[in-house]
Parts: sequence; structure tokens; C-alpha cells
Amino acid sequence: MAECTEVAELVYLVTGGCGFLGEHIVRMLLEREPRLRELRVFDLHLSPWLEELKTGPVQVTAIQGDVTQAHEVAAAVSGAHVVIHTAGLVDVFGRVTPETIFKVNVQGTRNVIEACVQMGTRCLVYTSSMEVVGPNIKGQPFYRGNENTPYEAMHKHPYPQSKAQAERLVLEANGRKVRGGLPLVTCALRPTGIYGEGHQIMRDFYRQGLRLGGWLFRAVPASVEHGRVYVGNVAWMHVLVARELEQRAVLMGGQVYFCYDQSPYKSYEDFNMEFLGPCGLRLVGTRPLLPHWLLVFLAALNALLQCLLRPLVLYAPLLNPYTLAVANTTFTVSTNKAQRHFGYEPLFSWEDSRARTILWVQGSAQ
Ligand SMILES: NC(=O)c1ccc[n+]([C@@H]2O[C@H](COP(=O)([O-])OP(=O)(O)OC[C@H]3O[C@@H](n4cnc5c(N)ncnc54)[C@H](O)[C@@H]3O)[C@@H](O)[C@H]2O)c1
Ligand SMILES: C[C@@H](CO)CCC[C@@H](C)[C@H]1CC[C@H]2[C@@H]3[C@H](O)C=C4C[C@@H](O)CC[C@]4(C)[C@H]3CC[C@]12C
Repeated sequence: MAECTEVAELVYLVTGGCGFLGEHIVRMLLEREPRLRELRVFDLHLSPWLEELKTGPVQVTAIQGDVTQAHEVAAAVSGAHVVIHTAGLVDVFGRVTPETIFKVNVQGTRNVIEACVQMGTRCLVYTSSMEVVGPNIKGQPFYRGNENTPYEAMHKHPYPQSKAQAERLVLEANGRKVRGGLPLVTCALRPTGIYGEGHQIMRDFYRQGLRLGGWLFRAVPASVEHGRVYVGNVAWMHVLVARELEQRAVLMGGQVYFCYDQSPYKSYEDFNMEFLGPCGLRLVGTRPLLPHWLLVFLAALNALLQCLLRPLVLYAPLLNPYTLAVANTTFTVSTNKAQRHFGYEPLFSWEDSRARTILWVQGSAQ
């Protein structure tokens, strides 16, 4: 039976360890978790950079697997002390069907929980999302709220729905007896929009700007605040939570934590310009260039075209009714719960996060 405290050398499993956030968690664990003996990286698609990590002092085990396959998950979890479940389908553009999103995000999470119970793994950290709270379908602002701020969470889109269901499963599993009789300790981290090295949407905006001769066009009012957090700090929060979870089970078990740092409150587009500006792009307009009703119309047209073209080709542009609503609704957090519960302080200052992201964007033109 695997127990976190009594074993000096720990085995960690990171699902989705080859994704944008997963890679940062994997690298952060190797740099900053001295009790690590083996790190298992489980992903549907294994990345080549994993090979270079295999030469260090910690045993890095790459496992190609699918979270929807219970037996594959159970085999990967067997003997692990801590599971960080980051694998998920992040699709708000209609690239995959709702059924697939639910299968990966909800059934996949169920499989991870059951594997922990069967295999006697006591600590489970789940990467949730701000989207389990909002923005909701009414477009109500969530202005610098915390984990206790009342807000009507109502979702129609499969991505937030699936993340909310999965988070609930994880939190309800807290306290379940795992093999050997000890209780499972779980908690969920809720990042806002993550940015940093490897952020594909940022890279897409950069390339689009380059194609348009260096110009981007404002579509969202500058007054709409959108919460953002640096990927290195999100990874650091995961490492700290995983480290403290068993010792502070009573305080932290079954809890949710927003991910936060010193990134400034800005609109989605103004925030992106913190990086794209120094890379030579300009955002045109102090106010949205197109009237809101026209954007709503274009977003609806995109949704219609996606439906009509689906039998022939995948048409999945960035603008659709859901992404427009998210970008147009204030959603920011202001909290210190992670600091109070497990001593989290951001590892990267805003200046450092910004500089690292700019460097990455500059190198991602091709
Ligand atoms: N990117 C954000 O802004 C953001 C914000 C909040 C929360 N999150 C959450 O963080 C997590 C990671 O997101 P990301 O942005 O790194 O996404 P990502 O797509 O870069 O990473 C997800 C990883 O999960 C893997 N994966 C997908 N389906 C799988 C399956 N069936 N079995 C095994 N592995 C599978 C993918 O191959 C990928 O490597 C997700 O759970 C997401 O919901 C992301
Ligand atoms: C209207 C467009 C004009 O420029 C801008 C569209 C931007 C959208 C594509 C993105 C605006 C907000 C983003 C989401 C947000 O940052 C939080 C998220 C939570 C996370 O769990 C998954 C990603 C995302 C939904 C993120 C996706 C892209 C946006 C909708």
C-alpha cells in the first residue's frame, strides 16, 4: 500500500504530462520535489523532450496511455503515492464532439479516482478550471472574486460542464477508503486563463498578426477584465499542493483553490499585447472596431458554417458564440486561500513571467 508520509522516496504520476501545463508540472517536479524517486508521465501522445529528462537522478517513466481506458490508468497508478490528474480535452472551438469531451474529462477522471482507490494511492490533485464557476450563460461578471464568492454557475458548453462534473467527482471522492483502509485526500486547482511558454492560442494570435502585417484588431472592450495566470506559477501550485496534501489532509482535503499570481487585471486582448507588443504587433483601436451585434452575428455564422461543413471539413475558428461570451465577460480572481492553506507564493514575478513568455513568442513565429 502506498502512503505519502512514511516513504522517503516518492512515486508521482502526472496524467496529461506532455501537454502545455503538464510539461511545466513535470519539469517543476524534477527541479523542486526533492523526495521524488520516480516520475511517471502518462499521456495519449508522448513528446520527444521526455527522452532528455531520462538521464537525470529521478527515474522518469513515460507511459503512453488513454485515461478513458480504466485498465491502462490502473496500471499506471499502481504503486504511485501521488497522482496529479491534468489530462483533459480543452476544446471550446468545436474540434471534437461533446461525447468525446465528456468521455475524456469525466469518465477519464472517474477512472483515475477508481484507480487510486483500487491501488491504495492516497493523494489526488485535480487540475480543474475557472470555467467550473464561470463565466455563466447569463454573462454575469465575476469581479476579483474568491473561492467563497457567490456566483450562479450555469453552463451550456460541454467543456465547462465536463470540468464541473469531473471536479465534483474528485471532491466527493475525498475521504473514500483506498486499498489498505486509509482515506483518499483530494483537492482541485482552478486556473484562470493560463499563459506562458507553449501557449498555443497566444502563438496563433502572433502568427495571425504577422500575416496581417503586424496588426491585430480590438474586438473586446478594454474594460472587460479577464483572469490570467502564468503557467510556471500554476505548475508550482500543483507541486506545493501535492507535497502538502497528506500532511494537511483535514484542512486541504476536498478543497478548491483558484490559481493566481501577480499578473495584471486586463482585457484578454490587452493582456496578450503585453507579449505581442514587444514582438512587434499593434492592437488597433481603443474601442472595439466592429459593433458588438456584428461580432455576435459573425460568431453565430461561424457556428452555422461549422455545422454545415462538418461532413466535409473541420471548420473551427477562434470566434464562436461561446468564446465571444467568455472574452466579453469579466472574470477575475483575488484570493489568498492557497497562501493560507499551503504557503503558496508565486515563484515567478510578473516581470519574469512576462519576459519568459515574450522570449517564447519571439521564437514561435514559424
Ligand atoms: N490552458 C488553460 O488556459 C487552462 C486553464 C484552466 C484549466 N486548464 C486545465 O488544465 C489541464 C491541461 O490543459 P492544457 O492547456 O495543458 O491542455 P493540453 O491540451 O495542452 O494538455 C492536455 C494533455 O492531456 C492529454 N490527453 C488528452 N486526452 C487524453 C486521454 N484520453 N488520455 C491521456 N491523455 C490525454 C493531451 O495529449 C495533452 O498532452 C486541462 O485539464 C485543462 O482543463 C487549462
Ligand atoms: C473575440 C476574439 C477577438 O480577439 C477573442 C477570442 C478569444 C478566445 C479564443 C479566448 C478568450 C478567453 C479564453 C478562455 C479563457 O482564457 C479561459 C479558459 C479556461 C481553460 O480551462 C480553457 C481555455 C479557456 C476556455 C480559454 C479559451 C480561449 C478563450 C475563450
